[in-house]
Amino acid sequence: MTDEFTTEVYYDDDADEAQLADKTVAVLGYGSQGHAHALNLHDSGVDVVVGLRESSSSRAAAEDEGLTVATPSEAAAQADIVSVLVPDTVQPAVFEEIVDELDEGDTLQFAHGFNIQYNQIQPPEHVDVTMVAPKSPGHLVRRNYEKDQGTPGLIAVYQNVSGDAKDEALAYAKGIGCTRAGVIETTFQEEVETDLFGEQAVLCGGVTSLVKHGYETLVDAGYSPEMAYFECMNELKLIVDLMYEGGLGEMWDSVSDTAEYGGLTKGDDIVDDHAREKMEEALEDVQSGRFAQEWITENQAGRPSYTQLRQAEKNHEIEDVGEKLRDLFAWAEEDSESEDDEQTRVNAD
Ligand SMILES: NC(=O)C1=CN([C@@H]2O[C@H](COP(=O)(O)OP(=O)(O)OC[C@H]3O[C@@H](n4cnc5c(N)ncnc54)[C@H](OP(=O)(O)O)[C@@H]3O)[C@@H](O)[C@H]2O)C=CC1
Ligand SMILES: CC[C@](O)(C(C)=O)C(=O)O
Ligand SMILES: [Mg+2]
Ligand SMILES: [Mg+2]
Repeated sequence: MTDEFTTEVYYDDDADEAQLADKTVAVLGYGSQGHAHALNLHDSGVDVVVGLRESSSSRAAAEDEGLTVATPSEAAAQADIVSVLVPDTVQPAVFEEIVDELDEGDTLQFAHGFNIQYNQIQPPEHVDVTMVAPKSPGHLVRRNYEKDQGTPGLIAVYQNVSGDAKDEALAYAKGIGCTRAGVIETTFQEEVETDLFGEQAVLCGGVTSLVKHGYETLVDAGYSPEMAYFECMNELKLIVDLMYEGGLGEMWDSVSDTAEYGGLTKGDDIVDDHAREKMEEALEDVQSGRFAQEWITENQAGRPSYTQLRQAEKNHEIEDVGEKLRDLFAWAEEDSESEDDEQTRVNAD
């Protein structure tokens, strides 16, 4: 543990795997997070059972990896820790299937606090409720673990009936490889609000909109789609890699002075106070629960807007251009995920 941060950071030495000895972990779901948690825990020597519905397309993939698969309620019945890694919108229904299997002293665990924070799941009072949330897509949690590397993560404790909830969460974080990189303790509320804001405003929503607007601006001005793709999409990874490795400073140091001056003068002019106000609105929608209610209602209605938006994104010209270019150029093969990862993603979709 280090005291150089405003918050404590936990590493491998701060976590005791003995907390998981003689315990069985039920991992419900075998998608992005589920396959990574199940396989990493299994490879760390933890007893794992994967919970999937009978008709699940993920069953074969889990069984092929040597994992035991049962239905969610059978898995929960065998388990001391039930890790709920099905999609957020599905979790309340799956929770109803397994709640009667939660015994005194068991742990109900999440990788994101949506359903606790927005009261879609009311856990029984006799169980611990924790979160172990890798700050990464699940496929990288698995890939990093296989390379003996770690993925940063969060832990949080919502209910601590046993008195050991935090230690157990740390041991679980070690089992999936997060304490190799560092783990921070947070609350369910803070995790949910920062995670939803980050994915909407910056990581998923903000970046894709920036890329599309940049691409469209160049193509509409008469430049070739291929040039626009390389400039606004492909090179983004290389720029982000530099920021990831050494912060904004390493990126600015690496690009030309011309790029640095142009970027520093134009960046804040384009992503300006208007964008900042919109970010604040998005954060307020998350904090007030308005976004959560909108997403729950959208699901209850059969996802009409989501389906339409997904289709429009798939149909964007940049996707066609990118697919063709990635087939033509060698870099895509080097950077592509393993076949296993691809297979799991297909199963998750
Ligand atoms: N994606 C990520 O990287 C991250 C996700 N999280 C959180 O992790 C949790 C899991 O998300 P994610 O990994 O994206 O989920 P996925 O969408 O990848 O989960 C798919 C899995 O859930 C199963 N599933 C779907 N519906 C049901 C159902 N009705 N009953 C039983 N199983 C079902 C699927 O099996 P089937 O074949 O039966 O459909 C599949 O195995 C969420 O709380 C999310 O917010 C946190 C950090 C990052
Ligand atoms: C950035 C998206 C994410 O929050 C994640 C991978 O951490 C998610 O919900 O998938
Ligand atoms: Mg996230
Ligand atoms: Mg998220």
